[in-house]
Amino acid sequence: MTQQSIVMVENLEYCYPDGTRAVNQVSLEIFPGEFIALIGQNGCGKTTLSKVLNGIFKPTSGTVTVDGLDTTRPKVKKQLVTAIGYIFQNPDHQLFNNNVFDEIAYAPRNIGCTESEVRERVSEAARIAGVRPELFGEHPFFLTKGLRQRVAIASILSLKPKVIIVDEPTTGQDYRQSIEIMEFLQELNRQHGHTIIIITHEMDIVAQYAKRAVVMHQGHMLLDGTVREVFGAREILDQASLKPPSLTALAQAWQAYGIDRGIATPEELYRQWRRRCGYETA
Ligand SMILES: Nc1ncnc2c1ncn2[C@@H]1O[C@H](COP(=O)(O)OP(=O)(O)OP(=O)(O)O)[C@@H](O)[C@H]1O
Repeated sequence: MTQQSIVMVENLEYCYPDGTRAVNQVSLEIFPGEFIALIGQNGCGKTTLSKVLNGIFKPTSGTVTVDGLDTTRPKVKKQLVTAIGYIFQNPDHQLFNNNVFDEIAYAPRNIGCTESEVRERVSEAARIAGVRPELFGEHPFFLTKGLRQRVAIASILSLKPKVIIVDEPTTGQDYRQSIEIMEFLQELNRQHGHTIIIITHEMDIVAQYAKRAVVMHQGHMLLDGTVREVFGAREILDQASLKPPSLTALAQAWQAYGIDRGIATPEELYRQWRRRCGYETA
C-alpha cells in the first residue's frame, strides 16, 4: 500500500506584489514522520515556500494540499493551523501576549477550545517544550532567548499540528543551545510523530538531524533526495553555492580509497573505514 502524503505541492509559483517570482515551478511531496531540511543560499525562496505551505501566502499558481486541505480554498484557515505550524526564526516575531500562559493558550482559544481543554493543551505543550509551569505568569520578554524560543514552540504545539516548519532553528544560538533545540525537534519527530521541516544554512545540522534535503536555487528546486544523495551531488551544491559539511568534503577526498562521497555523519565514516580495512563485511 502506498503511503498518503501529508504535504503535496504541485507546480507552485509565488510572486510578490512587486513582481518578484520567489518560488517557481516547485513540486514536492512530503510524508508523515519525515524530517526534512530546506536548504539554499539567501534569497533562494525557502522562507517564501514555507509560508505558502503554511497558508500565510496564497500560491500565485499551482496547488498546495496539507493533510488533505487545499490551502487555496477559503475557510480552511482554522483547520490548517492544526495541520501545519510555523515557528519563526526570531521568537520575538511570534510572542505578543503579556504572560507565558496566555501566549501558549492563545491559539487553542482562537480555534474555540473550551477553557478546560485550553488548560490541558497548555500544560501538555509546555511540558513537551520544557517550559516550567512556574513561568506561566512571567512576561515572555523577560525570559532568556532560549526560553522565549521554547515558549514560541509551545504556542505552536498547543495546536497539535501534524507538520511543524522551523525557520533557522539554530541561528544566533551557541553550540550547546543549538544541540538542545535540534535534539528537541528530533524528539518531537521520533517520540511525538510530528513531521518536521527545518530551514537552515547549517549543513552540519542537516547532516546530523535531517533525513531528506531539498535544495533551492533562485526559486527553483534543484534537488530533492536523501541527505547522503544531496551531499554527494557536489555539482548541484556548487550551483546552489552550498558547501557540504567538512566531514563530507573529507570523505570525498578519500573517494579513491573506496569511501562513499555522500557520507554525512562520523558514524558512517567510521563504519566505511572499518569495512575498507576489512573489520566489517556488510
Ligand atoms: N515582501 C517581499 N517583497 C518582494 N520580494 C520579496 C519579499 N520577501 C522576499 N522577497 C524576495 O523573494 C526572494 C525569496 O526570498 P526568501 O526570503 O523566500 O528567501 P530565503 O531563501 O528564505 O532567504 P533567507 O535565507 O535570506 O531567509 C528573494 O529574492 C527576496 O528578495
